[in-house]
Amino acid sequence: MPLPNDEKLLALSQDLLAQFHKIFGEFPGFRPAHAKGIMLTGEFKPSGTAASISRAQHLNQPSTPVVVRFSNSTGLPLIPDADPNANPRGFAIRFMLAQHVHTDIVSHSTDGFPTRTGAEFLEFLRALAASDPANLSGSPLEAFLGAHPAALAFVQTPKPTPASFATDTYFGVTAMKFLNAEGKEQFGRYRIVPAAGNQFADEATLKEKPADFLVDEIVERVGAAPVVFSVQLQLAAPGDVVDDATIHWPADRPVVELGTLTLTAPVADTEAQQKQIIFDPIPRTDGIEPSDDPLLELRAAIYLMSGRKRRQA
Ligand code: HEM
Repeated sequence: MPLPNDEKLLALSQDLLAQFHKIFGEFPGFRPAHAKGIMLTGEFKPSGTAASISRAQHLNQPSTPVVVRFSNSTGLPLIPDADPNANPRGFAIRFMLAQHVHTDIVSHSTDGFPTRTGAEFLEFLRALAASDPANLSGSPLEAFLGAHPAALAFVQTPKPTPASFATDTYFGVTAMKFLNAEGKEQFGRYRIVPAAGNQFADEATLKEKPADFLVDEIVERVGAAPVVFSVQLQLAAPGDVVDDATIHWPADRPVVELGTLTLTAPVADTEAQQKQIIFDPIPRTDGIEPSDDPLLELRAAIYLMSGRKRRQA
């Protein structure tokens, strides 16, 4: 994937990366966000309806190998899994289409995002860094949240700690455009739903949990039996806003099943592979196109810049 030439976008990307470092500190070799993670492998099998939605290769061939990364929020590589700031969890999925050819889904466990644009997100992070979360009264964060209802709604959305990475639902957040073999276009948002159902840990249990309980649990779980998710798509209706991650579509929009993700093994050299892999929020495969959501180009640039630096560390 190429870096864009847009100077303003590159400067904003640098500013956002610098702001993450300012908040969390800099840990060379680790991601500035979603620093702590674990990788697994498996396969994806499309449902019977997937081909009617998109002509994308992995939605039409019988099965596709995948490599995935579960992660905690924050840029802290050692954040305890029970820390509330480790929510939302991340789930990045790479569909291996051929040698060096792939397409990704990047999702997290909260349905939504605090800001529509990257510039607003930078403002949000700066307000966060300049405020004491225990005493918001009169703080820059209070002012930001007062002026940005979507950010306030995101902050107030409950973000429970899952009992397992395998028992949380993950959301693609950004709408994508899906094109089928007849050229029919429709917009949708991913939902990755656990076959085990949503299960969360209660406060009392969390106090007892070791720092890596989620990372250790998923390795143990996948060693005993496959970890299964349903990959679904919430479809937009004509007129729904498809370029704004802060806007939710009405709950009655249809959700279709795209296929089943079955994870079967941990990646052997997970530390080295996590350092190497750079997920891409832009699909870059025929049959799935990015929407005009302004976060997409920016995130693709940031993840690439950050990933290249990580590989060199
Ligand atoms: C302006 C908006 C955003 C900014 C600035 C941002 C920033 C970042 C950065 C710097 C990284 C580390 C990338 C790397 O070093 O490889 C990252 C990773 C990640 N972000 Fe975002 N992000 C944004 C929006 C989102 C949204 C909307 C989602 C939810 C779908 C999301 C989910 C994730 C996940 C899951 C990862 C970890 C991916 C992996 O495992 O490699 N981010 N983000």
